[in-house]
This record gives sequence, structure tokens and C-alpha cells, in this order.
Amino acid sequence: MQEARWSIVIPVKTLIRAKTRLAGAAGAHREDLAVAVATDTASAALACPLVARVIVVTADPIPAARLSRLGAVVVPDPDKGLNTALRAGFAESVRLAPGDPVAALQADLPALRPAELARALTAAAEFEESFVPDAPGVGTTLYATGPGIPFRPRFGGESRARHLSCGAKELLLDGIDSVRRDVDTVEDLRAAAALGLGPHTAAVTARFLVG
Ligand SMILES: Nc1nc2c(ncn2[C@@H]2O[C@H](COP(=O)(O)OP(=O)(O)OP(=O)(O)O)[C@@H](O)[C@H]2O)c(=O)[nH]1
Ligand SMILES: C=C(OP(=O)(O)O)C(=O)O
Repeated sequence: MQEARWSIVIPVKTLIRAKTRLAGAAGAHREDLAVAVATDTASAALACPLVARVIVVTADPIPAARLSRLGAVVVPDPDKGLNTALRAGFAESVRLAPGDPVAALQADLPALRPAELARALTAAAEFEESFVPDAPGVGTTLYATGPGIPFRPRFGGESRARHLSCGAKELLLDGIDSVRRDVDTVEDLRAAAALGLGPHTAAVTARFLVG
């Protein structure tokens, strides 16, 4: 078996601003949904055999407490946007384990399977800088760099094109649907449910989504 040595950085937005595209469907459950999705994502990452540590970057005490109880290291968010948050997590990963590869992973992957994350990380280990596009092929769900390689995340909106144009290797693999399935809309949530939601997301989703 391969050694567990990846640092995974997971950014978690302040709840009051999180999952706004799901506000219509989730209503009063929106913040619980954001916490549940991040909990399932971090749980799956922590259960991945190649992952040595999960570093969560957040300014919000609720996900901070929940995810630190799971075993994640929590780093304060400088509150200057997503890529700055990821760089703060990267700095912590270098402090903790300077020789380990690092991957930024979106927090909204509620169907994530540890074995599929391991497949993506095994492929990423072959390149200095790489990424996994989201299911629609517009954004990015995972961005990875090898030890000592500059960490230049360009998340936000149409980030697949930005990661491609800066020279990162696009990892197009079979069998990583759960790594690519981020959830922003109710259609995304249904697509994730078809793959199999983690238990926290399934419980919250059952409160507002029927069928
Ligand atoms: N720590 C941190 N995480 C962020 C920030 N902005 C976005 N994220 C995270 O980045 C990922 C993608 O976020 P978005 O799609 O922009 O936001 P969202 O809350 O998932 O959804 P919307 O509100 O509908 O845009 C999620 O994992 C968020 O938690 C930020 O400023 N700080
Ligand atoms: C932040 C991103 O995506 P989304 O807003 O779709 O979560 C991204 O893919 O870079």
C-alpha cells in the first residue's frame, strides 16, 4: 500500500454567505446543509488511505468546531477570498510537513468516496501541478502540487480554463465521479444523490428535498 502523505486543504466559507445558490431549495436548512456537505467531504478525505492530514481553512466557528472534532487541523481564514484562504492552508501544510504533496479540495463534494480520491491523488503524484475539473467541465474540484512546487490555485467560476492555461495537468480519469461532483444547485444535489450522498448531507437533504 502507498504511504499516506498528502496534505489536503479544504476551504469552508462563512456560513452566512455559504451555499447561496441553494437558498431557494434549502430555505432554513441552508447553513445546516453547508456544514453537512463540508463534514461529509472532510470525513471522506480523512478516510482516504493516501491522506496524512486535512487542513480546513475557515473563519466560521461552527464548521471549525465540527471539522476539528473529526480530526482536521483548522486554520483561520484571512477573509480575502477563496484563493487567499487556500494559500493560508498551504502555508500550514508546509509548516506541518514540508516534504509532502498538497491538494486543495472543494468542500462541496458530498458524495466523495475515499477510494476515488485516492485514485485522483495517485494520478496527481505523477505531475508537479495538476487539477481535476468539475463534472460540467467548467470549474475545478481538486488542485494539486508536488513538494517544493509553487502553489498557485486559481479557483472561482470558470477555473478549469485558468488552471489549464497556467500549465497545470488536467487529470481526466475514469472512476472519479465523486471527486468531480460538486454541489452548487439543486440539480447538482440530485446528481450527487444519484452517486450516493454522505450521511450528514443525506440527513439534511431529506428535510427539504423529496424524491
Ligand atoms: N475559507 C473560504 N472558503 C471559501 C471562500 N469562498 C468560497 N469558499 C469555499 O470554496 C468552495 C466553492 O465555493 P463557492 O461555490 O464560491 O461558494 P458556495 O458557498 O459553495 O456556493 P454559492 O454561495 O452558491 O456560491 C466551497 O468549498 C466554499 O466553502 C472563502 O472566502 N473562504
Ligand atoms: C469555485 C469554483 O466553483 P464553484 O463556484 O462552482 O463551486 C471553481 O470551480 O473554481
